[in-house]
Amino acid sequence: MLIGVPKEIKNHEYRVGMTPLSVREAVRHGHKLWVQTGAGLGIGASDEDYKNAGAQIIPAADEIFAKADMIVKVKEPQAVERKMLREGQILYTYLHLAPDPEQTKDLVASGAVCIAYETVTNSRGGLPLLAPMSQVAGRMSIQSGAHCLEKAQGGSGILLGGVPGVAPAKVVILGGGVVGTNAAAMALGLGADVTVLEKSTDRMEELVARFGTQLKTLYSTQGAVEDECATADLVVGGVLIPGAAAPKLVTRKMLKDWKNGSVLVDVAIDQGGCAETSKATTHADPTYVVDGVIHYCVANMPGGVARTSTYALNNVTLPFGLAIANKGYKQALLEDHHLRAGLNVCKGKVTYKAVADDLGYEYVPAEKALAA
Ligand SMILES: NC(=O)C1=CN([C@@H]2O[C@H](COP(=O)(O)OP(=O)(O)OC[C@H]3O[C@@H](n4cnc5c(N)ncnc54)[C@H](O)[C@@H]3O)[C@@H](O)[C@H]2O)C=CC1
Ligand SMILES: CC(=O)C(=O)O
Ligand SMILES: [Mg+2]
Repeated sequence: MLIGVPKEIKNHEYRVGMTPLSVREAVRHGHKLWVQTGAGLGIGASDEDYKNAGAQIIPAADEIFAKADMIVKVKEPQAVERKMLREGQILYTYLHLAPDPEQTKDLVASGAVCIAYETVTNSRGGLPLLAPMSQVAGRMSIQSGAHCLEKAQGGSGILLGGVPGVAPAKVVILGGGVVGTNAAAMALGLGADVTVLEKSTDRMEELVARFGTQLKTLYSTQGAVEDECATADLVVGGVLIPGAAAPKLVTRKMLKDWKNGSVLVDVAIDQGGCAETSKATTHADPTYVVDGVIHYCVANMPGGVARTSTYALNNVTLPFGLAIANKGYKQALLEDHHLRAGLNVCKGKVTYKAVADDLGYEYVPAEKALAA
């Protein structure tokens, strides 16, 4: 199959859908690869590197979209990219459709077969194609949050770990999944006072088994969120209901009780954010202030550390990408229910229930859409 890898065009997005090594692997399986000029520059991979891996370098994205059987990307297609998608073309990338009605409408209208990394599952109940980026974003949330707490950034001027004789900062993490666990590891490593709020008791047991008594865990109720956030210096939003819009745990009213100069890093922003006051920002202009609380809501945090992130992402996306290319999307999706869970839109039908429910589309199960 002809696989196309366009250059990412989202603000400060330096990742790329396939590394030269992934391209080499796909070529070895007999596929033809078209990579856009300069697509890998953000990870230090030149056009020459892609040529040496067996790809053909194509100057313009429209040529790639016009011919490729499958488009491999990182971020959700932007409006100009959505216009170029074709009926029956496979789109393999992050989508985050539930909070994005415009994108969903365009993907439905395109007739493309849209497989979202973030809803592919595994046998342990995890989201293997989301996990590496959640590891990155969870880790970054603490370094970004620490930066925002600096006085010159508008923060309250508190150092996460404190110093001997001065108390550390209080970090509250909403959601103890992959983002939450990685944020906790970093915050504890820096010496902060860390509390994770979770709904899943199994998850809390795993967290305590891993971090011991250094980490506090609390069952997540509205009251607990209210009380803990009001005394926090840094709040990290890492909750997720797979494929659905993020639950709004932090209301606008609550912010009035938060400390002045405290920071909210809402990692869950790609699913709409877990605070009523969260709206997506970019690496170019990452923060804004509401009621004295600095909001950091960058929807593509891992793009800021594109080298680490692209390699981590390719480690998990390549095997599924090869399965789709080798078998064709129908057979690959019908044979593997974990990959099939990634199918969000198929030839005009919404095939992911949480997206259909959140945005008011008829839900058509993936098996049914694939049989049509
Ligand atoms: N902004 C960015 O650049 C990035 C954003 N993300 C996003 O971060 C979010 C979290 O992802 P993961 O950690 O991988 O998900 P995950 O599924 O590993 O963890 C989510 C956790 O939230 C918990 N949860 C659900 N409702 C809750 C509630 N009401 N209170 C407390 N906990 C609750 C779940 O039990 C689960 O343990 C997702 O929206 C993901 O898309 C991930 C990577 C990059
Ligand atoms: C998961 C996601 O939104 C990202 O890596 O940008
Ligand atoms: Mg979006």
